[in-house]
Amino acid sequence: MRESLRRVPDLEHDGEPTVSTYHAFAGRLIAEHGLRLGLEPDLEVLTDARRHQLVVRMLRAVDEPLQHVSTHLPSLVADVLALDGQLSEHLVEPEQLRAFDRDVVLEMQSQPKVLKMHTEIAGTALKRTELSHLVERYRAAKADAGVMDFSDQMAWGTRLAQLPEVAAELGERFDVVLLDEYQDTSVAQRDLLAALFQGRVTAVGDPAQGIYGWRGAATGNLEGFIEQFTPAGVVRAEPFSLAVSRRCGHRIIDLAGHVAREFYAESAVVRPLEAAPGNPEGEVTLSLHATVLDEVEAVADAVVEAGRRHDPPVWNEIGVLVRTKNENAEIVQALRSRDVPVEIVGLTGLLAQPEVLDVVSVLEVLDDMTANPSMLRLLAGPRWRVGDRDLALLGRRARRLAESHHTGDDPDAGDLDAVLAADLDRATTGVDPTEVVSLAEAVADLGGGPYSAEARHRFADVAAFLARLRRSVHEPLTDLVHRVVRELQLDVELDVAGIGTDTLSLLHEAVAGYAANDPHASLGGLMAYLSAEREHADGLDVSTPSQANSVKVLTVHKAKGLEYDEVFVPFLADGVFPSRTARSRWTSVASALPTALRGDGETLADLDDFTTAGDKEYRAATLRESYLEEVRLAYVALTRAKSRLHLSGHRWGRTQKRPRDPSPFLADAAVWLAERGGEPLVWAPEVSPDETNPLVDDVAFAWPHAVVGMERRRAFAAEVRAALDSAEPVEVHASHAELAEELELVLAQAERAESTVVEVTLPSTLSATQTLSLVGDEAAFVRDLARPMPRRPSSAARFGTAFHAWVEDHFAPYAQLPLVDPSDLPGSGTDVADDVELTELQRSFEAGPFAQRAPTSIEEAFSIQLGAQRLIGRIDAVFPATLPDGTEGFEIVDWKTNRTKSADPLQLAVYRLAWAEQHGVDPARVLGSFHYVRLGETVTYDDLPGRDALERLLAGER
Ligand SMILES: Nc1ncnc2c1ncn2[C@@H]1O[C@H](COP(=O)(O)OP(=O)(O)OP(=O)(O)O)[C@@H](O)[C@H]1O
Repeated sequence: MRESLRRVPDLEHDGEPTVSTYHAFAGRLIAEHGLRLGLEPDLEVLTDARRHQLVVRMLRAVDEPLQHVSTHLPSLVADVLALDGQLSEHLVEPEQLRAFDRDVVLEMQSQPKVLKMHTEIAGTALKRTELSHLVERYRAAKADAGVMDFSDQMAWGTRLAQLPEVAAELGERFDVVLLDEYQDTSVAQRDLLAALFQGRVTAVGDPAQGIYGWRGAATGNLEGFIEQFTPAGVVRAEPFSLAVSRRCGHRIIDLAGHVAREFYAESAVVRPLEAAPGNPEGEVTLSLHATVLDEVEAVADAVVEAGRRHDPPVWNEIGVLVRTKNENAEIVQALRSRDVPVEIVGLTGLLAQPEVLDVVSVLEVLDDMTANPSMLRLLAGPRWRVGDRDLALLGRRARRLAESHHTGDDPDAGDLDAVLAADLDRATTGVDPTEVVSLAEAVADLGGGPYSAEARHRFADVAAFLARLRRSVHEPLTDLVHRVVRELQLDVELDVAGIGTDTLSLLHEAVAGYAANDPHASLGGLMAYLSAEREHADGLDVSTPSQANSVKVLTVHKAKGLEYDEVFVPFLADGVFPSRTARSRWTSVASALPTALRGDGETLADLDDFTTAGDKEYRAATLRESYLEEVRLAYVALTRAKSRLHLSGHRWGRTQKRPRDPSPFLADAAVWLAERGGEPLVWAPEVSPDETNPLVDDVAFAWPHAVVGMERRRAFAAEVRAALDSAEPVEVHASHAELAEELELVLAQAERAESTVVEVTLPSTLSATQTLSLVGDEAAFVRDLARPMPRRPSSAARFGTAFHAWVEDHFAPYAQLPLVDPSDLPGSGTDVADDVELTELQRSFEAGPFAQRAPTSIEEAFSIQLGAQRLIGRIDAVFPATLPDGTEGFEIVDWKTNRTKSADPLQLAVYRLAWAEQHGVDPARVLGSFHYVRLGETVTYDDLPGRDALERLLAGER
């Protein structure tokens, strides 16, 4: 789109088009205009973990009894968060919701015959009312903490957009506005856009591809677009529709239309597409396998065949589209084992890869001591494999430590009375220790529990591992990630297992990408980004597949808008794709916003009739809505293919006790194919009732892969030991000798890294001040380089700056460049005492010898190479001067505001040489002077060292 926009002639003059996601656009509105609503421009967006913490803390502070809501803390937290999010997305105030629910309760109570269903609906409404109060408290807590979550960002963006001054400002900024994927916008997004861009906006969308209903997309937005975006009194625009697909082969688009026929039958606005005449015929294959394992193998084989249709193989025209990210790990492994290059598109998919999860878990523990699930993953994972019993003991220890933080007790006081007292205390004070329990803390402070000896050993190893990494958390993020990978020995692990490290490279890339976009990139920020991505899958991460020649594995959601020559859609089994979960119904789920209050309520099913039949109808209608969304998702998947489409499914999943039914999409496709005289490649017979899942006894865990590797490694270690034990001299092969040399180097490097001696490289460019310190006290200078310390802002320095600025202003008429107003410079914030002093200094300067002289140049920048060193700086002033021999020359002057005549002439020597060489003047014809303004004295040097002497000095020869 950026390319096409550039080709519009008028746009050339108006610079780059702004391209942004809807969320990022709302974020920008807040950054630029948030203050109008009292919002800080740099409000932090909460991570999932912190949202939960905030709600838990808020709930703890509630002291009145809660009568209706769940008392199960995790459910209650989830409910508060869900309701808060929906209220924001649909721009409904809690009070509006309560008014609605009051009416619902009254209506239920006044039914002629109160059925169980009525009591339930009223109960849900009461519960929702109570929840809405908790939502308000949570909102207050967010405001207090100066944070927001994603739904707030959208809601506040919308409120800002509705302010006339904001609309006016943005109206001026953008003449043309294009909205893409408009069918996936939510109510808040729609209102935000409509408030800003009415009357000069074009939206593009395909209702057959509306797949974000679950995330709050309002299905009616596209149909309502013209009405909502036409200002009063303006002629309504006409919609254009697309009749042909220029992408898909004839058979492919025909099949897609057939699979989505139920959607098209209900849509008033769109008709099924046809292939454009020039498109290829298109090929479709279908397979139904007995087990998911068979399917994975068959798909991987077919991908190999597809890639090898070309010589050399073309992999990047192949897309494997899955319904959820959870399924891609096996496909990826199967492809890799066939040496097929694979790219997992999208952070979410990447984050589901086991090796990436390991790295992210470590980062999470480094960032947050209480990231217990991650810690557990590490402890129970392939590297440390701590058993259940020891983990339970560790958990108890962590709880004990957490309690001792509250009670101040000694966590090591082992006697039973103390433990009992602590338990009682916990029970009576109602302190919920879950918030602060930290397995990471317990690992570092094991106490005297009856752990197995081996577990103690491993815990100590984990603790040392984390301690080592903690020392590096302030390193640049990419370095930190490298270090974690190395410490986990994942690179070795993956290599041994023959897997390759390309997923880790993708993780590195993702982290580097994050760090490049955020100047303040910190570990905490990275974790927030990853967690937001996991939660709002496909929302923030706008990553697109690379051009690399690799097969792309991605979710259907992620594949939106993309296309491949050949597309595989595996795992078409009922319950997987389509997924069979219905959207929550407001009549039975308190955290669901009632349909009537939703901004898109009119387009959704609702309970209209409070009878058993009405309820049944409503249930069926919501299930159908969710199903139709799956149909649209299938349509998106199928229409990504240009010339070949391969659909497959299986009967037996990994762990199911009962076989799965084939997906209706696969069944539809089979009928469609049969009608055209075609046949599936494989169609596994139906499973008879007495068969059991052949995979259940054969559950292989995707991770650790390392078992094979471990065996190889152990065998190798045994050989080494045997060789060491044997008396015979070991013969070293030439290539090994080379390897040994390299190892020596690596070891030396590692030792250097461990050592307390830090090697610093002299920067290739030095300022004059640095030069002076280098020559003056080399040790101190090097120490400072190794460990730069922030400098305390000194009033003397500020004062000096202020004075320099003033002098510069004094000589302004002689300057070639427009000068800066002294009040714009740092240091203008001097206090009154400084001001008085400054005035005195100015007087003294004006009375001195230079005030009335006309300078040749002032504040001239220079750069000079002296030996290996480049020096840079700025020369206060240069005046024409009479030299001691009576001839005319120049005088370099540096203003000093100190009270003693202590300046080092070396500075003048560098300035003199630099200036002379810069202007082609013989240095011997240039004097150097310090003018001590305060003292009214000038010290002039006519014997300053020249280039040779300076180079020797800098090289350390004294
Ligand atoms: N006028 C045209 N002539 C030839 N090819 C075209 C034309 N317009 C689009 N195409 C090709 O058709 C394919 C689909 O185009 P594009 O991605 O713009 O469609 P789309 O409507 O955004 O698709 P979707 O919403 O399904 O992702 C692309 O390969 C594009 O190059």
